[in-house]
Amino acid sequence: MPEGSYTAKLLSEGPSRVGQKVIEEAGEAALAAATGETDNLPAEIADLLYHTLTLMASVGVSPNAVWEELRARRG
Ligand SMILES: N=c1c2ncn([C@@H]3O[C@H](COP(=O)(O)OP(=O)(O)OP(=O)(O)O)[C@@H](O)[C@H]3O)c2ncn1[C@@H]1O[C@H](COP(=O)(O)O)[C@@H](O)[C@H]1O
Repeated sequence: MPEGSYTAKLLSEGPSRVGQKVIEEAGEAALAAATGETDNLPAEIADLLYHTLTLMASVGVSPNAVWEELRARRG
C-alpha cells in the first residue's frame, strides 16, 4: 500500500466500506444544499464524486461503462 495514501487504505477496506463513505458524503452534500450552505457545496460534492469514483474502482466499474449507460438513456 502506498504510504499515507487515503485511497489505498480505503480500497483495502473493501466495497462495503467505500459504499458507506459514498452514503455519508451524499448525506453531507444533500444537507448542505437543503440548508442553503452553498459555500460548502463544491467541497461536499467533490467528496461525493471522489468517493463514488473510488467505489467504482473497488468493484471494477469503469467511467466509460457509466457514460455508456447514461448515453443509452437519452430519449
Ligand atoms: N480527491 C481526493 C479526495 N477527496 C477526499 N479525500 C479524502 O476523503 C476523506 C473523507 O473525508 P472525511 O471527513 O470523511 O475523512 P475521514 O474522517 O478521514 O475519513 P474516515 O476516517 O471516515 O474514512 C478525507 O480524508 C479526504 O482527504 C480524498 N483523498 C484523495 N483524493 C485524491 O486522490 C488521489 C490519491 O491520493 P491518496 O489517496 O492520498 O493516495 C490524489 O489526487 C488526491 O488528491
